[in-house]
Amino acid sequence: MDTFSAAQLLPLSPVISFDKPIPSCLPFHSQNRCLRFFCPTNRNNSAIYLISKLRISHAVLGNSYITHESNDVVGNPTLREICRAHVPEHILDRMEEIGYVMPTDVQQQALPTLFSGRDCILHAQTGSGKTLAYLLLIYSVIKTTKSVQAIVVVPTRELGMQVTKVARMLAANPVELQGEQKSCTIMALLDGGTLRRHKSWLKAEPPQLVVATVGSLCQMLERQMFKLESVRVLVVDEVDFIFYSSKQVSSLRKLLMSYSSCNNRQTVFASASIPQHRRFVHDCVQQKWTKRDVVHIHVSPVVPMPSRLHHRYIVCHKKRKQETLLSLIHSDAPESAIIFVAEQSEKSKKMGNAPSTTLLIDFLKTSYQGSLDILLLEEDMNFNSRASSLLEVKKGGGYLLVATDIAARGVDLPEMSHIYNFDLPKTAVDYLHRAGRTCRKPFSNVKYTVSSIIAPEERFVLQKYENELMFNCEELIPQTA
Ligand SMILES: Nc1ncnc2c1ncn2[C@@H]1O[C@H](COP(=O)(O)OP(=O)(O)OP(=O)(O)O)[C@@H](O)[C@H]1O
Repeated sequence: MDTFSAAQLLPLSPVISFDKPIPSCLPFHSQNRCLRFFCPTNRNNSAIYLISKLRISHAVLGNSYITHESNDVVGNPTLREICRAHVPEHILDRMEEIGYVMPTDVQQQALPTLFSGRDCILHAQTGSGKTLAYLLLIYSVIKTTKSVQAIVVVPTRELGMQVTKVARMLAANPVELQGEQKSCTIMALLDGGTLRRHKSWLKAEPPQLVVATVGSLCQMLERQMFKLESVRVLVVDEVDFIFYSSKQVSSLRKLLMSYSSCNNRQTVFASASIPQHRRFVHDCVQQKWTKRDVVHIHVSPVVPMPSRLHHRYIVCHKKRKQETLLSLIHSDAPESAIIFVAEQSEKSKKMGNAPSTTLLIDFLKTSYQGSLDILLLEEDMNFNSRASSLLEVKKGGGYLLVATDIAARGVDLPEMSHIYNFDLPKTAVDYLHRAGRTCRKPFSNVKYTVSSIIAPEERFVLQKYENELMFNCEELIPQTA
């Protein structure tokens, strides 16, 4: 646990007074008028929490100048205050230890409605903290009785692993707890897992929360390995992806309408993009995916992407894309980056061509001179290789991840500084999610960069995305040798 003194934290502030009574709920110790603030892992967040609680405008922490741009935040309730009557104390303690102290906008707006029991559609920018919002709801309803009480449905194994990790981090408790406070069991039921193993697990120690991909979950339900009768909360993350662009829509419909009824559960849908959201809300009610009084919580509707993203494009001939990318990487010197490449078409596969990902990886391995590791993540890899790529990436330490759109949804890599669209995404929504793999520190002021490498004839496509998503893309002029 990190400890620092308020004297060290606040030399700039003329407003702070150590004589000011400190609210008893705060984790402070007052020693000889020097305030000690026991800070969990996320120092920046804790400092924000401190300055907001003490109603001052800025602080200095080490070399960082920390400020709250928005005066709205000053005096806002903390996450603990919002959750106190609903979420068990040991989860709230863990939440603060991890560094979740102040709510993000979506958490502040959604949590009271979620705790009221109403169905919700959480529609907020990428990286805005939707996962924590729905997990706090789940922990508010779960009892440690032996039955499945909450299900989170995700589109990919990768996102499932991530949600499971956050859920387990929140539930973990080093102290032996008794009765109601015993930490809950979370099962990941994801594509690529073995159903037989899950079957025995379900029998031996039924989990309270299951994080599942739609396919695997429906297989279990079809074989009657478990039922949804005790499920109180059903969350569908990246709901638009599952509904509109995947092969799993029929399984999802069954899950929402046949295997369980919206009247017996609280339903939460989450995504950063819900195209035609009015129509979607209407469908939710008409099709009985949710109850009639479902609430659409739409945060920053006029700014669909984080405003701290800087968008650029560079025009070059198709044959020069690899060299152009390389020179961009050398001049940007990213901490870490994802390079998005289009999936190989069936036609190209049949013709026996090498996929663009392989060609690009080979090129980077021979030509890139920097210190970043080069990694690959794509659908066609087996589940073990996918998991080990992601594990490498999560270790941090700097990498260039060459990926298809499988890495575009939900995956949370907070150290990511740059995104490169080596191939343009197919839709504006795909652009939004790719761009959203960076800029994932809710209270930071750092700017992040998204660069697209395009052929002259693709300029109008990018222009269309700019209009649809309301952002400006700056042209970079290639340097002539
Ligand atoms: N209250 C909070 N304080 C500090 N950090 C937070 C808070 N809530 C979430 N985060 C962090 O913000 C990042 C993004 O959160 P999360 O993955 O839930 O975003 P999301 O809204 O689901 O994004 P996407 O739509 O891209 O899936 C994560 O690294 C998470 O740990």
